[in-house]
Amino acid sequence: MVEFDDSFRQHLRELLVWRRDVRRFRTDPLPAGLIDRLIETACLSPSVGLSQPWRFVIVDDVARRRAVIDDFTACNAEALNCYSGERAARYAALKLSGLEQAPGHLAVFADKASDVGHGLGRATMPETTEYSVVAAITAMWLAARAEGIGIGWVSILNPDRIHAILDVPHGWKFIAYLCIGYPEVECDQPELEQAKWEHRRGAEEFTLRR
Ligand SMILES: Cc1cc2c(cc1C)N(C[C@H](O)[C@H](O)[C@H](O)COP(=O)(O)O)c1[nH]c(=O)[nH]c(=O)c1N2
Repeated sequence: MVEFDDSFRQHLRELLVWRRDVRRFRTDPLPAGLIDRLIETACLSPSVGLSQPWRFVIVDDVARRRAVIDDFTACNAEALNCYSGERAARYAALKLSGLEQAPGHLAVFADKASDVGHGLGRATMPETTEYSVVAAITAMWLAARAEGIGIGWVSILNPDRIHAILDVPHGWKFIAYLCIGYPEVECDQPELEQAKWEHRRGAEEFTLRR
């Protein structure tokens, strides 16, 4: 039996407040075994039918990393074209990945072909496979922050291209590409808020009672 006291709860809240999406990394190497530890933690996450559909690809190969960075550059240029005027100028000024500097690159997939869990919970909502993988990424994000390490989620990528670059099995769906490393700075405010792209809203705006 484990009990969590007020001090733990306060620390947990601080962890949530100080977790950030990080795009500015120091280039210092990661502590030995960090990514394996984060993956182990992620595997404790809830998953539909206990299917554990998460699949992780640690990307160390320089040529594959370069291909991912090139894909980001192309996708980001396309994204910029969707904006005009003042919004385009603001978008162009944002830093939206730390792919070049981050010492760790981790791609995360959902195995849509796996029968583990025997379909429980997925018949009417097959997308719960992807939801389970996102739950695992969140756990990893927090566990990393607890070790002073930042994670940045990059989605400005072409999923088919990432699939080909990493040469993963057919039934795997691309969910996330994560940059991992020591953050240049620590902050309790999202960078997109600091850049005045968007502001964080409070819980009352998202809650209905029926
Ligand atoms: C599914 C998904 C996908 C992305 C993100 C997040 C999530 C959940 N975020 C990070 C996002 O911008 C960030 O979480 C919010 O701005 C809030 O900031 P904090 O995470 O609180 O620092 C993100 N950020 C970025 O710079 N480039 C990106 O491609 C993405 N993609």
